[in-house]
Amino acid sequence: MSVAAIIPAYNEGKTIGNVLKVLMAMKDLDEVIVVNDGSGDNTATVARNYNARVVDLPKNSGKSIAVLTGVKNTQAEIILMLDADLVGLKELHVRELLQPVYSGEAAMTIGIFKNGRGATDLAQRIAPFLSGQRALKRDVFDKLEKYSVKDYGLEIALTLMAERENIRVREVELRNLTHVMKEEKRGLLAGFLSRIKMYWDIIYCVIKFRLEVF
Ligand SMILES: O=c1ccn([C@@H]2O[C@H](COP(=O)(O)OP(=O)(O)O)[C@@H](O)[C@H]2O)c(=O)[nH]1
Ligand SMILES: O=C(O)[C@@H](COP(=O)(O)O)O[C@H]1O[C@H](CO)[C@@H](O)[C@H](O)[C@H]1O
Repeated sequence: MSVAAIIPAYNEGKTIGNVLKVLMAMKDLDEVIVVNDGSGDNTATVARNYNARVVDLPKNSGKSIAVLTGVKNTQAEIILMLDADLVGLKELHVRELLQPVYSGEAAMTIGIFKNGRGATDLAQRIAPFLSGQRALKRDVFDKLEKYSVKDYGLEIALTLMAERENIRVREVELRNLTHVMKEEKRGLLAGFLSRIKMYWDIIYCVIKFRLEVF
């Protein structure tokens, strides 16, 4: 089965190289697509220097649109979603995410940080369903079309849809992996505001699923 890695990226010039270095060396991946979500930094240049395929969004459109744009730009049968700010990514993590989907054991895997850093391990232990590291059969995204998803609502929507539609999900531990937290990346205030916005996107999505208003 063909696999495309999709990396949504908004101002990730400092970290995306470490993710692409691993992905571009992997034979298991047919395509590596970076969706540059209106970044104002050198994200796109770094990605092109690694020979990744870059899809440029003209303005910042939010994580959901970035990932869904990546999906529209490939015919691959399996989609690997990875964030551009991962620290410590190894080929093994990618294989661990893909294997249950390859084997048919699951239609979606969700990667959970373990022994990465205290704060990010804890966040993912409390809310594993938010993780952005996933592998999915393409038809999971086809099913998502009838649900409206926005910004940081993508992962919770995928998780709630999987419950609703009996899609098989498997969580996998990603050892020694972490990411750069919003406050570290954007500064305390802007990071915190972005976190509040993220929680709002998630709560809004949960309410829509509960009320069955899509
Ligand atoms: O408007 C946005 C916000 C985020 N992202 C990307 O989505 C991923 C996860 O976002 P972020 O790091 O803000 O979330 P966190 O991991 O801190 O929850 C990262 O690769 C971001 O660059 C994006 O493409 N567009
Ligand atoms: O793990 C989490 O609690 C959040 C927030 O991460 P940080 O607080 O910035 O480390 O990050 C995840 O959730 C987002 C919404 O589902 C995803 O878009 C991110 O990819 C994921 O890292």
